[in-house]
Amino acid sequence: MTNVTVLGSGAWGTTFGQILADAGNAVTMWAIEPEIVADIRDNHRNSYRLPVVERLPENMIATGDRAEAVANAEIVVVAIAAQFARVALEEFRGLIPRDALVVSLMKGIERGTGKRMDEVVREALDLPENRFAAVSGPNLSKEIARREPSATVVASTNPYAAARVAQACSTTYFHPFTSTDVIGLELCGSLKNVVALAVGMARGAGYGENTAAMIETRGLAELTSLGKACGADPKTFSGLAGVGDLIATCGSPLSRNYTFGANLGKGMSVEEATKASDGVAEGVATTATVVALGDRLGVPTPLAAAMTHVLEDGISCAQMLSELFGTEITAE
Ligand SMILES: NC(=O)c1ccc[n+]([C@@H]2O[C@H](COP(=O)([O-])OP(=O)(O)OC[C@H]3O[C@@H](n4cnc5c(N)ncnc54)[C@H](O)[C@@H]3O)[C@@H](O)[C@H]2O)c1
Ligand SMILES: O=P(O)(O)OC[C@H](O)CO
Repeated sequence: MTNVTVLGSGAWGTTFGQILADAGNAVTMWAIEPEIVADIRDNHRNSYRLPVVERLPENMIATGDRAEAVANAEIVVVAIAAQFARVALEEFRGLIPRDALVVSLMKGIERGTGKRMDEVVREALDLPENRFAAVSGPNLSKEIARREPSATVVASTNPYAAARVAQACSTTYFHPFTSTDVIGLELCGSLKNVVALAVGMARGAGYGENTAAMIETRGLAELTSLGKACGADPKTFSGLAGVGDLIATCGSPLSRNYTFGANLGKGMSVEEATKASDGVAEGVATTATVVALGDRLGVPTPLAAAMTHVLEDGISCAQMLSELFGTEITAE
C-alpha cells in the first residue's frame, strides 16, 4: 500500500483516484473547490465532475488543505487543467516530501511558454527529473470510472519511477505499460486533442468516415514529425499513447475535445462551445502553441494551423479542410 495524493478532483483526477484506491493504495484527493472536497469526504461522491460513479471507494479521502493533502504522500498525482497547472503547483512548492514521486496526468501545452506539462510541473515544484513520471493513453474517464478494461503508458526517464507508478495504478481493469519516452508521451497526449477537435468538427458538420480517416492520418503524421523534431522516440506514436489515444479521442462523444469540435461543426461559436463543454477541452489552448512549436522547429503543422484559423478567425469546416489540403500536390 502506498500513500497517494491526487491534486485536482475533476473527471480524470477522480477516476484515477478510484483506480489507485482499487489498487489498494490510501488515496487523498485535493481540490480547489470546497464543495467537491465536501462531496468526496462526506458522501463518497463527486457529483460535480464524475456523477457516473455512485460511491467512491472507502480508502479515498479528501481535503482542501494543501499541506495536509501532501504531508504523507509517497506519490503525488497532478490532474489540473493544463493552463492552470503552474499557478496551482507553485502553491505546493516546499510542501511535497523530498522523496515523493510526482506524476502528471495532464494533456496540454502551456500557452505563452509553449512548455510541455513535464517541464511545467518540474519548474513549478523545482523537481528533479528522476522523481517525475507522466501517464497518458486512450483513457476516457467515464468509461474507466465504470471500470471498463483499458490500458495506459507510464513514462519516466527513471525506469524505477515508471515501474513504481505503474505498480501503484495497476488493477484488474486498468493495465499500465512503462516507457522512458517522456517527451513522446507528452506530445502524443497534447497533440491528439488538436486532431480530435478537427475530427469532431468534421463529424459535427456532417462529414463521414473518409474525412475523419483523412484528418486522423494526416494528424498522426503531423504529430509524429513534430515529436521526432523534439527528440521523441517515433515508436511512441504508434503505441497506446499515440495512435491508441487518437482512436479513442477522435471516435468518442465522451471526449471533450471531440465534442467541442462537433459543436463548432454544428455552427456554435468558440464561446458557445466553451460554455457547452463538460470540463476542459485542452486542445483549444494547445492548438496555437503547436503552430508556434512547428514554426520554431521548421516542421509544417497544416492541421494545427487550419484549426487555429477556426478558433481565432471562425472559418468554417469546409474552409478548414481546404486549408489542410493546400493547393500543391505533394508526396505522402
Ligand atoms: N477526462 C479524461 O478522460 C482525461 C483522460 C486523460 C487525461 N486527461 C487530462 O487530465 C487533465 C484534467 O482533466 P479532467 O478530466 O480532470 O478535467 P476537468 O475539467 O474535469 O477538471 C479540471 C480540474 O482542474 C482544476 N483546476 C482548474 N484550475 C485550477 C486552479 N487554478 N487551481 C487548482 N485546480 C484547478 C479543477 O478544479 C478541476 O479539478 C487534463 O489535462 C486532461 O487533458 C483527462
Ligand atoms: O475528454 P478529452 O477530450 O480531454 O479526452 C480524454 C482523454 O484524453 C482520452 O484519452
